[in-house]
Amino acid sequence: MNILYEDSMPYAQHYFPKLGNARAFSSHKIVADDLQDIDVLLVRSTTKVNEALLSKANKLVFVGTATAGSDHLDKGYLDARFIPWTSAAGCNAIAVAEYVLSCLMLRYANELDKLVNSTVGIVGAGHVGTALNKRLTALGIQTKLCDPPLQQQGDPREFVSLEQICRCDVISLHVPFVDNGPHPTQHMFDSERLAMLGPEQLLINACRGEVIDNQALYHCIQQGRSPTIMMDVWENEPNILFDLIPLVDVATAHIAGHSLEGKARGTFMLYQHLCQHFGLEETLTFASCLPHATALQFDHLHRLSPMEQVREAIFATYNVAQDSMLFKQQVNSADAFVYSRKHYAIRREFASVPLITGNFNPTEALYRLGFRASEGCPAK
Ligand SMILES: NC(=O)c1ccc[n+]([C@@H]2O[C@H](COP(=O)([O-])OP(=O)(O)OC[C@H]3O[C@@H](n4cnc5c(N)ncnc54)[C@H](O)[C@@H]3O)[C@@H](O)[C@H]2O)c1
Ligand SMILES: O=C(O)[C@H](O)[C@H](O)COP(=O)(O)O
Repeated sequence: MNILYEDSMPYAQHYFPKLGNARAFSSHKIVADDLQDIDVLLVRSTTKVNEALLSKANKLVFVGTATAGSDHLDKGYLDARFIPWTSAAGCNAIAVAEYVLSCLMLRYANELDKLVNSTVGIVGAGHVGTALNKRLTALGIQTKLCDPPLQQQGDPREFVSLEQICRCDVISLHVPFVDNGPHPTQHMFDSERLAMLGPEQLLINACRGEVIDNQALYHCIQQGRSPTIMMDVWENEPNILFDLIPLVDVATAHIAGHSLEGKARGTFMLYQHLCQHFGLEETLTFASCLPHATALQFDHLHRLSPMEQVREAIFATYNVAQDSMLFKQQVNSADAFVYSRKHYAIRREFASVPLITGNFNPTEALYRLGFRASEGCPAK
């Protein structure tokens, strides 16, 4: 079996050679000829899998993407050619939830009481929305969910309308890119909806850039009536509206899901899908490839309030302000956008970071966010 996989997939060389003749490609270099005699194509979101790319794919029997979003796959075309495809649903939900938590800590760093008394509206209650909701609830923060497709399917959770979400203190977007059908998300936040928001609110987009009309957002900010904006994703990446970057409060390069675990989980999930699809034995595990993370010294924080402890643990593990500062300094072209994604620093999820707490019993909330006590420390 000939397997072609995108080179930005961590640990691919650990998993795929076990299943066949595996070779890496670069998303900016791949052409239709590369697909000749390939049985399996494995990508991330930067490779557009469409008729043009697959025009010479004479043997292709499986396509996988190691990402949650799958809008870069032309599913209509794949289905028409009877080529099965899969995504890595939920692989990076924790990473994105942790990104949003870091955004919240940044916005409310000196107003933690205000954060605890605020309401976060989550649009899209799938893997990411659910992971975020769970963590906010663990911190005692009120949430509201909006997900008409799930509501129609009979999901028993309580849902509200998008209009109600627009009245929340924080609005966090976690929908796929959908440009047709009964629940489109393209320009869900257009000039009209943006005008419903006020400067006291915070709008976070870590799903797909096209969910916010970026031109409309630019004009809204120019007119001085915009909420605080934190953007991980942009319309038309990597050729984004660069003039928007200095105007938003947090700007990052579509890296919300780029924890080491999130990316590695995506690779591993494709390995599992391939084993199942081709009836092969799964001999490798997920944990087998991940390195240990550096422990976090936490015992000196015993004077802090519970929410201050949470803020410090989050910032010490992942501080979105650093990513935003680098992005704002370095990204002024499509090439720079691509470069900054490709060379993103290693970021670990909370659950990988042991806390060294000594004799001090830190707030329970940290463990509910996924942190764990280092060996020898009192565990919760
Ligand atoms: N920035 C990143 O690095 C990053 C990482 C992971 C995912 N994403 C993006 O976030 C999206 C969500 O990820 P996920 O893993 O939670 O996907 P998911 O499929 O598990 O959840 C998406 C949810 O959105 C809901 N939805 C669809 N249309 C809607 C609408 N019009 N209004 C409200 N809800 C709607 C769906 O019913 C579903 O429950 C992905 O599709 C991907 O595009 C971005
Ligand atoms: O949909 C997803 O899973 C994310 O957007 C993912 O993080 C994209 O990452 P990429 O494949 O572009 O590195």
